[in-house]
Amino acid sequence: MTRTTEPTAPTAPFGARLRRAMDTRGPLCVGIDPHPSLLAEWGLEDDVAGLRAFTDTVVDSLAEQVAVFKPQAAFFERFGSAGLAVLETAVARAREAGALVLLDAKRGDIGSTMAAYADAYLRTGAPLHVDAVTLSPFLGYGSLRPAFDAARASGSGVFVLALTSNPEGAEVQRARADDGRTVAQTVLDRLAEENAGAEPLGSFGAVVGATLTRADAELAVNGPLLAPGMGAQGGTAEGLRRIFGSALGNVLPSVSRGVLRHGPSPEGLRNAARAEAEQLAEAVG
Ligand SMILES: O=c1ccn([C@@H]2O[C@H](COP(=O)(O)O)[C@@H](O)[C@H]2O)c(=O)[nH]1
Repeated sequence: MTRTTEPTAPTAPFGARLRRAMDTRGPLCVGIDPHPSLLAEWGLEDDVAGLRAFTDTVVDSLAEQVAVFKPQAAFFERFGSAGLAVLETAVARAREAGALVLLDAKRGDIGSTMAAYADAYLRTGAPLHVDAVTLSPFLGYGSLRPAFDAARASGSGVFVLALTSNPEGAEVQRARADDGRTVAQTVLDRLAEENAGAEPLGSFGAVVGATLTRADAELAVNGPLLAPGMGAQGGTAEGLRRIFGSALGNVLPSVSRGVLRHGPSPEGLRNAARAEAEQLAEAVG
């Protein structure tokens, strides 16, 4: 008789695994954003072979150094199924080398479709199962429920957009509901409920841009706070203290172009990531 073995979930929830990774490797997240302009700067063609060479170089150079990689799904989807195959391989290689993978896909849809996205990214054994995925709450926070359920079942995590790094985000995210709270604060409060009692860190994080002048929000969600926008968008290590205040210890600052432009030499990438990490350590302590 043939016995089938169900893939097993990781032993620890995402929040605990992320806490350990940030404490041992430092809190830097490096984005994998193979922009056509970066491929050209690296001397690569804007095709699948170029995408693969770029992605493999970033992963092989940094997977033993950084806590988290954040591949940007759009740059892989540009190449259709061949691009997704590159992403799948990169996710497996990065995780094998000990880095966590947060897929920046910003998914959000009605609940029944959300269940399919959850199945794609958050189910143990799925071809594109990642440690965490970014989600958009703008079809209603409750529509994300299937993703929270799937993440709990597989020990994965999610990061929900709250205060994004782009200037256009404020018109939606700072809008106030009848109870006086901003849309962003409602998302943050719901995340705090999701993470209640979790130790050492909840698995359900928020995206709060490193480019903000101030957060003007209660950020104590007992979960990680992904801070994209460092470097190319103007966010700085010093600015993080002003934005995040007492929540600073849970911040995962993310840099993409600021590190990637130092390739294709593995040493260039490693030195750039190390310099970013040192600046963070100095500014954040
Ligand atoms: O609020 C957000 C949410 C996500 N992003 C993503 O992060 C990287 C930023 O790249 P840089 O080269 O470091 O500017 C990119 O993939 C964005 O889609 C963000 O910037 N802001």
